[in-house]
Amino acid sequence: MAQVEFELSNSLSSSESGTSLETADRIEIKFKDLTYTVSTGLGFKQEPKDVLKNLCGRFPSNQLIAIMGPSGAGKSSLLDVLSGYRSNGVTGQILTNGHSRNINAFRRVSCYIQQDDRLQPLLTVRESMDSAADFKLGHRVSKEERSKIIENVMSLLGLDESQNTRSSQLSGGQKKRLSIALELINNPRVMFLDEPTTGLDSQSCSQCIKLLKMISQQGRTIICTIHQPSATLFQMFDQVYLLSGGQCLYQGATDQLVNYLSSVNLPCPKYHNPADFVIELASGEYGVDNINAMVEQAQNGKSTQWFDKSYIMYPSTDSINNSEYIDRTPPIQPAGRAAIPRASQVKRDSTLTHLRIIVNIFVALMLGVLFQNSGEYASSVLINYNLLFSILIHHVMTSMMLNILTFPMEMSILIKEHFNRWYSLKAYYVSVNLLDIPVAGFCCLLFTTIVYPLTGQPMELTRFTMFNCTSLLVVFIAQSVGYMVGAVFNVVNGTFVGPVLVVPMMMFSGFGVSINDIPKYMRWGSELSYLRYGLEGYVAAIYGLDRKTLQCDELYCHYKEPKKFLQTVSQPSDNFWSSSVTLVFILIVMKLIAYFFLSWRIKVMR
Ligand SMILES: Nc1ncnc2c1ncn2[C@@H]1O[C@H](COP(=O)(O)OP(=O)(O)OP(=O)(O)O)[C@@H](O)[C@H]1O
Repeated sequence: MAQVEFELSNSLSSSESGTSLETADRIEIKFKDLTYTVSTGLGFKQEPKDVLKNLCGRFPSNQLIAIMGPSGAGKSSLLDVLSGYRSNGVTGQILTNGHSRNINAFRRVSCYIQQDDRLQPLLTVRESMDSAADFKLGHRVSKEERSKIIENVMSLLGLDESQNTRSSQLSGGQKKRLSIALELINNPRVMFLDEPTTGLDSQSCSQCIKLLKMISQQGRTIICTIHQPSATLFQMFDQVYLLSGGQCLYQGATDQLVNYLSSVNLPCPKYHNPADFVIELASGEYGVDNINAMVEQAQNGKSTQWFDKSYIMYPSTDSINNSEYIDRTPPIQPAGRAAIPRASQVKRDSTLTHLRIIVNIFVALMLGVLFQNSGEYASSVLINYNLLFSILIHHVMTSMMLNILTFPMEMSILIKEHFNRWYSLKAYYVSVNLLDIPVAGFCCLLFTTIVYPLTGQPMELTRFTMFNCTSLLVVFIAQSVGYMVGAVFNVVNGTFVGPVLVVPMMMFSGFGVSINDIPKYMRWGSELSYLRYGLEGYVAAIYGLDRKTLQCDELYCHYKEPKKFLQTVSQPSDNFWSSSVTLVFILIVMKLIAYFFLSWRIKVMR
């Protein structure tokens, strides 16, 4: 800890001497009559609830501002609304430098660091910084400059020593500093932090607040929610915004708070931490009347009477051109860049990749032993048909469940990085899909290479390729179903919903009840079943292409002629291409639906 303190003070002095992190564009945030309404209750009994009630306020630049209040006062909601993270149910006006806020421009120059540190657990500090720099700075900044910025930020935040440590192995304080460092790379002018000190010990808390104070003095507006700071910590803030029940009880300089309390006849007792006292007041421990009196005195945030006088002396910020900050940050990064950190994650997450390979080898060997040579003889055609269906189910379940189980965990990082404009959703979606192709392709090929000869399927390259291509298409479709379910449901619900969605696909696959035997009014089901086309693809690969008469090792073999079997399963011999084209079509539709669900979920979660 002493080491970190030393590094931090070193960084502080380096920042005092002037680093590239200083910013000339200052942004003051002002809000008027801000109301945030949510729906509470279930079903038809939903009722609107005003979480923020006609709030006003002014957050000057160059200041470290604390939003304080008891639990449920609306601190996080105010931060969500001001950062633009939530916009549904919000009315009122938010101004930047005196002009109506342009949310897209504002998001380019601001960042939101949420309470939980959403870091890529398998990347080291340096790798996380590199990928954040790649996203945020793009190609407009040279490699040398980028490296200088990264080193600057890391030394400023005391992270040089731990640059080769994986994020998952960092301490709570280091994780918080890394979260801040990642966002500092593109030099945001406004930073919102939700409870940055939660979970930190007192020393890390004070380091974190010192750091925020230092970066605010470089020309930034730093707004954070904080629960119950110690007296020392409290004194480090320049300004306090006190909330209770969605209303403002005080807004002004930290060192004016005690005077303000005396002015409303609620003097802070001697030797009492003012931060503790105002929280007690805001919680209603001294009566609701006092809360109302404070709201009235503070004019629900309109009054600037208790602001630091030096701030009031500032030139009118209304004269600062709002468009000044619009064009300085690079545009959101295109597709491909989002692949960088994920590629490293996939490489690092070798356990999962190894597990996928092992499962495929294991299941292929099991099926190979169980259905040994079933593809060779006419007497075992139906057994072989069972094998083909089992292979189909193996590919569907393993691919789909993998995404259902892993995707919801990625959602929180995706939401943070997407909101802070690291990359577009399209870029993310394209990269996750592309990056899985090599691993999925390898697992599929490995599985086919083992199961195909062991079960005595015809050893012809064309049939083998057809078989493997069908498997690949089914795997990719199942993955998309996994993304769809993973985007909408959490792990527990998704684990139930995923397999349930496979059941109708199985019912209409033509296995058990052949397509011709399905009642006409239910045929639409078979048209939609990707398992049907997968099964048809397999059957066409093994028994199509005018396969010669099969060996019969018994007195009578009903399916000696492969054509007879194709008739039984209601399939023409040249069905491979139409099945494959339909599978490709279903794949494209599924990918689009999964993307639609993902973007819908991201909107809903905000
Ligand atoms: N989407 C929502 N639906 C229903 N109620 C909500 C929603 N968002 C916020 N609330 C309610 O609004 C109130 C304020 O919530 P908020 O999270 O902003 O409080 P807070 O001051 O940050 O509390 P804490 O310090 O405990 O995090 C709470 O009563 C909460 O239940």
